[in-house]
This record gives sequence, structure tokens and C-alpha cells, in this order.
Amino acid sequence: MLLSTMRGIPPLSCLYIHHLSFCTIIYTFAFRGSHTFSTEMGSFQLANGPSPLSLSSSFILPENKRPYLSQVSTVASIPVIDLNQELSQLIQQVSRACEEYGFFQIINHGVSQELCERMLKTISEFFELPPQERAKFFTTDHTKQIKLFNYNLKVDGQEDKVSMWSETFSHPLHPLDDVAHLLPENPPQYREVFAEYGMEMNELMTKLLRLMSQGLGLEKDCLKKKLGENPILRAQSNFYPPCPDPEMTLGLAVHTDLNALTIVRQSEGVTGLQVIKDGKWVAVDPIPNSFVINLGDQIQVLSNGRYKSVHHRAVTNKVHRRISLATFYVPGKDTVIGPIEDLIDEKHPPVYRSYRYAWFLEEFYRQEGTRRMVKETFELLTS
Ligand SMILES: O=C(O)CCC(=O)C(=O)O
Ligand SMILES: [Fe+2]
Repeated sequence: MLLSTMRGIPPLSCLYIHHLSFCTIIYTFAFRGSHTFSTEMGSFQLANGPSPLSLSSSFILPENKRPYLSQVSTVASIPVIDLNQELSQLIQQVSRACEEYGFFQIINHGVSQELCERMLKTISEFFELPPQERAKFFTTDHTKQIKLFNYNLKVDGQEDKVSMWSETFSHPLHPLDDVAHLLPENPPQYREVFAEYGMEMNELMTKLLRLMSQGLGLEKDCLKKKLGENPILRAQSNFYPPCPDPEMTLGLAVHTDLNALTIVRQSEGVTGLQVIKDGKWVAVDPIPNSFVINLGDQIQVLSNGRYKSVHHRAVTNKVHRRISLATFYVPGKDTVIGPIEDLIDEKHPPVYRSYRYAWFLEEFYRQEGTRRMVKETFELLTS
């Protein structure tokens, strides 16, 4: 995870005491301008502050990293798959989307629309909490279970990283038992909504992993088994405020998801997510009551490169704020990941070497701030 760097010394500060797991942490809160918030653990950039966020130089990307929105394809789109259809046809559509796009949207997925709306509203209320309440969760320590942070990007020839135009909140989603008491108490429905949403996501993940296994010609529980005994689901809420000039910055930098599988719910009516298809950026338009599904790096490795974990980014909007919730399927740290044997033969030699998921994570954090090439470091050289 990439965190914004401290910018400048705050002129004013006040003390705030927070009780967390038996230890008392003293945060020094300090305002510099209306959006930089400093704590003893570093400072972060509020996406939603007392006044609109201004496009200071800390957000401006060098020319070669800007989004060039006029070049984004307006004709292409990612597949939309109806989950409520005949099974063999469904498997075929999912498999094709995984091979050709690494991304698709699903409709008729069986998850309550009312629950999804409640969840997005809860996230929106969380990001509207006073800064000092949100700041309780701010950390620069990526090993923390619950963390509020800003992504940022290292840029060649520049000492300071460029901040992304967003604020991100991440925590375990399912199972929740061990950490439920550490989740926000405000808004008051937070814990209940996320517990309910987590159970729905767990079912949907299982359904999707089965379809993908079958699409690869494997037994239906194969991918889930290969992803290990103790996976968890994590939730990542992304808040993108309106941006005065969406051409100059990004909400989220270009990346692939490091986990196995991602389910994204995005707020309706505002586009922002874009994916690479045949070297061109394609916008993922929100379809009412749909989820965006994308494959993470672990599925690409397990499928020996047949299913793709594809680069994507989030761009900003001049008028509207945008919210998305990504749910990640995360393997346990000791899970050994490598190409599934049944997918290897003379014509399809293994593309990757096997590794413990913890090693993959180590490499991921080693490449912090860069346009990462993590799975590439586990590629086997072919002669
Ligand atoms: O905001 C979005 O739609 C993209 C989210 C995303 O790519 C992520 O959280 O990894
Ligand atoms: Fe992503």
C-alpha cells in the first residue's frame, strides 16, 4: 500500500486520545490548509474535507503518466454476463471473458440491491465523518488489519511521490469475528452492514470461482482448494472527490490486483474505472445493480497465464464524487501458489514457479510506489 508523504509543518495542532487494543495512542492532529491531516504516524490527505480539495502540485502527474481521457475508447466495453442462464453457456461466457478481458460485469447475481445501496450509503457517511474520527484509522503500516491511507506513485527524477486523488479505507470483511469490534462505530450501522455484505460476497466469490474452475476444465472446487484453507475477504472503500482537472491526475494509479479475485460495487451514474484492452483504455460504465469482476494475479498464476489479471486505473470526475467498494479474495500467507498441474502439458509448460503467498506479498511491498511487476518476478524463463 502506498501512503502519502508528510508535506510541510502544520501551524496549529491539538491533542486527541484514542484507545485501541489496550494501548493509548496520542495523535497530534494538525491542519495545514484544510486537507492535510497530521498524526504521530505521519500525515494524510483528506479526500473529503471542510472545503473542496485543490489540485496542488502534490497531485499533478508528469505528462507521461496522465490519463489522456480523449483517447479512452468510447465504443469498446467489457462483457456483461447474466448469471441467471443455462450453466454450460454461462461457464463458456465467463471463461471467454477471463481469457480475453480479465474483467466483466455481472447482472442477476442474486445479491440484494437494497443491501448494496445501504453499504454504499454507509461508506459515504464514513467519508463524511469529521477528520479526527477518520484519522483514528490512519496508518502508514501496511501490516495493520484496518487502515485508512492515500495511495501515491513514485515518479522518476522526483523526490516526492505524487498523491492519488482519493482516500482509501481497508479492512477484513469475512470472516469478521476477530476484528468486528475494531471497525468504525460511526456511522452506527457500519458493522452490521459490512457483516451482512461480507456473507453475500463470500457466497458470490464461491460461485464465481466454481464457474472459473469449470471454465478451465477443472473440477468445480479446484480453484478454491488451490487458494488454500484459510483465505479471507478484505474490503477496500475508495472515495474520489470531484477534481478540478481530471486530465492532470488519477484517482488510482495503473495497477493489477495482487489477490485472487475482486468484486467491485461502484456508485451509479459516475464512470471512473478503466481497463486496458488491446493496448487501449476502455471505460467500465456502471450498469444498475451490477458488479464488476476482475481477476487478480493469483488466478493468472494458477491458470498458468490462461486467465488474465489486467491493468486498470480509476480516473476522476470534474463534477461528481465517486465511491467504489472492492472486495478482495486473499489467500492465507502460507498458501503455495503455482500453475495447476492439470493445466500443464508439453504445449503448455509452466509459465511461473511456485511460491508461498507471503513471498508474493513481500515482493509487492518491495515494489511500493512503482508501476509494479510482481508476478513477472515469478516467471520461469523459457528457452
Ligand atoms: O474505483 C474503482 O472502481 C477501482 C477500484 C480498484 O481497482 C481497486 O480498489 O483495486
Ligand atoms: Fe484494482
